[in-house]
Amino acid sequence: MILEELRKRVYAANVSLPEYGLVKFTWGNVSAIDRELGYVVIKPSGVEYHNLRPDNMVITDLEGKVIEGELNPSSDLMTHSELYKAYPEIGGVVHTHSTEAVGWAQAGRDIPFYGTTHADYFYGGIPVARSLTAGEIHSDYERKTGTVIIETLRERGSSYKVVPGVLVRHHGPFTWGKTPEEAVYHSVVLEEVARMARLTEQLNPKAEEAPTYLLDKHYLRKHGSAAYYGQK
Ligand SMILES: O=C(CO)[C@@H](O)[C@H](O)COP(=O)(O)O
Repeated sequence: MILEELRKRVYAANVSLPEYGLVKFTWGNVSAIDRELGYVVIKPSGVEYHNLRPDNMVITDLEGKVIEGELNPSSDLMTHSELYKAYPEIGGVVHTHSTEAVGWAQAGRDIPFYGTTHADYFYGGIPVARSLTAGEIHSDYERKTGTVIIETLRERGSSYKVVPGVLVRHHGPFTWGKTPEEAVYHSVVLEEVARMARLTEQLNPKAEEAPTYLLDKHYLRKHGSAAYYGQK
């Protein structure tokens, strides 16, 4: 069985999703990529987390061909694949239907930058990508879901290195990171800042976003200037 170690890590990252309260039933998936082989290790589709094992993770190439595995890969595989192709420095992708983030995605709103918890991991608001057109949905749904994520960051002038997650309208959040573990971390942070932002607006409907100099201070303090200039 190939990629034994990466299988174990992807398995552990997937079973951490319900532990962090990010998923119900099978509403989420984690993958990782081995850049040398060009292979993706991903959660099998429709399998409950308590039935996951390292040996039932599915290995595919970036075009979706199953290299190793008895089960079908997650239905979101081609979205993960598009992100791996577009973002060469990521090593892991997570998709969930976490409740707070889905609320903002269904409302069609970016998650505003209201405070320092947000600033430590996301340089600016967390964008919501446009809905897919009927043609996109019928032609190549999962791949186009990746496309609108990539398009959104490009249109906002944001680097994937400093905004490691996007909401897909009417769907939910996708996050990424250098590793599957970091991608999960960003999913947890995104869900928490989504909840904080909702509470902020409930407590003060006229709440204003935090100033950019606070964003700079916190983001740079944690990630250093190189990551910050990835924004350019
Ligand atoms: O967005 C969806 C379905 O709406 C998917 O993300 C599922 O929630 C998980 O699918 P599998 O990974 O089990 O194929």
